[in-house]
Amino acid sequence: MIQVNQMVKIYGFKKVLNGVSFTAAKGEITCLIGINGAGKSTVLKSIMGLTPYKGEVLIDNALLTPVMYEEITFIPDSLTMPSNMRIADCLSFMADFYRNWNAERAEELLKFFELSSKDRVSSLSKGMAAKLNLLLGLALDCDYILMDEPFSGIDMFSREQITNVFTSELIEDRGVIITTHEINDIEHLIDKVVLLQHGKVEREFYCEEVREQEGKSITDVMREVYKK
Ligand SMILES: Nc1ncnc2c1ncn2[C@@H]1O[C@H](COP(=O)(O)OP(=O)(O)OP(=O)(O)O)[C@@H](O)[C@H]1O
Repeated sequence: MIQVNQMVKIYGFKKVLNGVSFTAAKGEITCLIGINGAGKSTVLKSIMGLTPYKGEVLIDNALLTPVMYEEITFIPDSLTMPSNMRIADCLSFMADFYRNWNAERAEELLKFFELSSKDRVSSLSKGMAAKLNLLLGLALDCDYILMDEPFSGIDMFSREQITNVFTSELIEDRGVIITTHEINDIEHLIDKVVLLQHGKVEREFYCEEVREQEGKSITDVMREVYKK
């Protein structure tokens, strides 16, 4: 389980996160939700140690240390591979760089996303680049996956294809924290929602419980919280 305890992040004079606490369990998809600027990406970057913060993050009950980053992969909202590389080069680069690179899974994902290893990064459409980005993260053997806006700017069919990843064995029993504004696409897949507002967790709930006990969808709860 990932436990975020009292995370505080200040950019300049702006307190973006003001004591954010939540948990994300293995085998579950936890969705971080909030309006633009609520601090969703900041939470993911902080967990990954990409930006300094106050508070603590525990992984399976142990305080997160740099060596534990082999247990977590971060899939950012855009591809960071150099544009002159071919997809095959990207895969070799990952294989050289990461001990937990799973070449077999990478090949499966190439087929799953119908990508060609000969294509250059510069020639990929936005959707293809998003799929390659997911491939590079999902092909790492680790227990937790953090995904920042995997559906941003992606067409309906590619979104469906990406959504299918969540129900496939490619996720297996890993724990996923995802940020997205495309709630409708993945509402049926999400186990838990962590709703951020004013730098804090406004609500943390299991979707099924809220559906059964209150008869509400995620968007119903969002409208209630944001009074929209
Ligand atoms: N590097 C930075 N320097 C200064 N301020 C930043 C920086 N990164 C983010 N912020 C600010 O922190 C706040 C939270 O940003 P963040 O990107 O985490 O929000 P978000 O919820 O992911 O937003 P979106 O839904 O638009 O992607 C915003 O007000 C943003 O302007």
